[in-house]
Amino acid sequence: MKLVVLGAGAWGTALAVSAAARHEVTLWLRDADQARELLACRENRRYLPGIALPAGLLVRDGSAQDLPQLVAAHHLAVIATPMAGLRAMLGLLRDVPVPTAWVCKGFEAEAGSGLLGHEIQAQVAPRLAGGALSGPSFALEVARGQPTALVAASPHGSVRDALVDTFHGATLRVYANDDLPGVEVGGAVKNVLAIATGLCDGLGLGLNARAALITRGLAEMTRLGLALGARPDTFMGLSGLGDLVLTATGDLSRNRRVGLLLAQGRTLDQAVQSLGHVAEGVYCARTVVERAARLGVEMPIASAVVRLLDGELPPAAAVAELMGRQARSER
Ligand SMILES: NC(=O)C1=CN([C@@H]2O[C@H](COP(=O)(O)OP(=O)(O)OC[C@H]3O[C@@H](n4cnc5c(N)ncnc54)[C@H](O)[C@@H]3O)[C@@H](O)[C@H]2O)C=CC1
Ligand SMILES: O=C(CO)COP(=O)(O)O
Repeated sequence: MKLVVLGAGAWGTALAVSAAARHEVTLWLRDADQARELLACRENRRYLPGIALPAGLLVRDGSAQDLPQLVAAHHLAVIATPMAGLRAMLGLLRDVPVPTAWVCKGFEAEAGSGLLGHEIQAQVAPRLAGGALSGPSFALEVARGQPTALVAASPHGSVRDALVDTFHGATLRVYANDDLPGVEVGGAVKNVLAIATGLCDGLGLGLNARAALITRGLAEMTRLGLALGARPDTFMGLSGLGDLVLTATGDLSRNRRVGLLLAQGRTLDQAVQSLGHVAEGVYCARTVVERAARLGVEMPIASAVVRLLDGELPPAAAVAELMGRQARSER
């Protein structure tokens, strides 16, 4: 298989490193200086320090306009930009007959569209065979070859098969799923909930509180997913419960770290700056809540996160508000 990964942040680099053990892999990035540094050091010191790039991994930079030609020479393309870059990438690839998957997790916050990846694709690249690679996966662990399970989600068998053929191996299991909306909702909402559990742990509210947040957060995620046409069982799988548990409890999560830093009294700007990486939950929390409101779906935890991020609701008041909600049935 010939794979091209578009974007050399932590996750794009880790996926390229992982696949390069068995396939011909090109890692494309937009910044020529960063490409030169990667080639000189055979390491992505800015985004994934400590991981050597395999000798066979090709690194290319270049203009976005050249991407269709580059991608057309491969069997699979993986878009590994943040959500903010997905629309432009899909637009560039709209006529390329190569299965394409994105790995970003969120709802599009820019221009207030509030769309998931597959909805953006329907607008700008409807003929492209597209899908998402998701699931509980910290880039560093995948790059180190630590055991990980992912989900290849697409309505197109060609995309699911290409993802499984490329990434499934001794340390990565890749499960196929045709519920793309469900997989995307899980990946987006868990980021918002991880900010909440980071805050909860940072404030020392206890393990009971964290378990309650994760479980009631899962209920919010599932309600929103069902309203968007997802299947309920998807939320019990890797891209739902699996990624929520990982991100809400694992200290490698950037979203969880935002919550921990806010609990220490840092401002949102300080927290985001100190990460040096994207924390998608910060950008899409409001979008999640607005989309849910339009669908008549209640998301009290996500809504509290939005007001916390806006500085409108102090953490103690958020806890009081969530605990003070009227008693109700668990369903
Ligand atoms: N790091 C991780 O463990 C995982 C990340 N993800 C998701 O993958 C996406 C990317 O995450 P990371 O690689 O960790 O981010 P990162 O912050 O490490 O790197 C982002 C990369 O994207 C590039 N970039 C930013 N805006 C761009 C644009 N508009 N067009 C093209 N390139 C652009 C940056 O130059 C940088 O190379 C996010 O949506 C994240 O939620 C998913 C699973 C695991
Ligand atoms: O999506 C991830 C793990 O599956 C990474 O989470 P963070 O973006 O919070 O680091």
